[in-house]
Amino acid sequence: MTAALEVRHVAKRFGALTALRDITLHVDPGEVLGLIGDNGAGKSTLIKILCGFHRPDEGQILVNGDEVTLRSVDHARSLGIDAVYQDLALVNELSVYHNMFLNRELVRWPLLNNRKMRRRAEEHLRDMGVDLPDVTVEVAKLSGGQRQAIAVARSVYSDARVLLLDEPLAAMGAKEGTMILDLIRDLKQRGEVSVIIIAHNYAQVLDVCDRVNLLQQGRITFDKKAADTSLEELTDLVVAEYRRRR
Ligand SMILES: Nc1ncnc2c1ncn2[C@@H]1O[C@H](COP(=O)(O)OP(=O)(O)OP(=O)(O)O)[C@@H](O)[C@H]1O
Repeated sequence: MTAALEVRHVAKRFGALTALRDITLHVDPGEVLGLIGDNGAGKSTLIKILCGFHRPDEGQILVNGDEVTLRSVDHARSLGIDAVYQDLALVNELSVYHNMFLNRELVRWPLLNNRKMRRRAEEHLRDMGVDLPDVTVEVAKLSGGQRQAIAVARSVYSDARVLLLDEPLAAMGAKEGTMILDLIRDLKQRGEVSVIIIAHNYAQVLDVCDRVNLLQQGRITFDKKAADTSLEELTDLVVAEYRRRR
C-alpha cells in the first residue's frame, strides 16, 4: 500500500540543537498513527515539518508516494495535509459557521450567503457527530473541546487527506475529550482521512490509534500496532527513558 504520508531520514536542527535526527515514519490511507514521547522529544517539530511550517535540514517527505518540498503551510494544505494546533486558529469573535467557512466563504453577490453557510455547517457538524446546539454562537463562548471539534471538523470539511493533531486532548475535561476521540473514531470508520495524533494519555492513544510510534531524543525508537502493544509496555518504555536521562 502506498502511504498517504511518508517521512524518510528527516533531520532538523535549531542552531546547535538537533531536534530530529533520522526520522522515518509513515501513515497509511485511513490509518490513525499515535505519536508519543517525552517532553522535548521532537514531536511538535515533526508535526510542524509535516504541515509546511518548518523546513527539514535533511530527508524526504512523500505524499501518496510522490516526493514533495513543503514550501509553506498553505502549500501543505493544498496537498491535503492540514494541522490542528493547540491554539487552533479559530477567530473567537466570529460564529461557529463563519469559522467553518473562514477564507472560503459562500457568497451571493454582493453579500455573504449566510443562510447557506449556516445550513451547510449544521449539516456537516451533525454528520460528523459534533454535538452543538447552535452554530450562530460566537466561538469565544464555547468550551476548549467544542473549539477543538470545530477545528477538526473544519479541516475535514476542507478535503484534508492527512490530519495532524498536536495534543488535541491536552487540558480537556473527560466529556470534551470523549467528543474528540469519538470524532477521530468516526473518521477512522469512514477511512477517508489519515491521522497523526500526538498525545500523552497512552490509554487514549491505544483506544483510538491503529499504530503507535515512540519518539525519543529525535529518533523513532518504537513502531507497533496498537493491538500488539499495551499500556504497560508503553509506560515502561517511557519510564526507562526517563530513568536513563536522570
Ligand atoms: N523554534 C525553535 N527554536 C529552537 N529550538 C526549538 C524550536 N522548536 C523546538 N525546539 C527545541 O527542539 C526540541 C524538540 O522540541 P519539540 O517541541 O518538538 O518537542 P515535543 O516532543 O513536542 O515536546 P512537548 O511534548 O514538550 O511539546 C526541544 O529541545 C525544543 O526546545
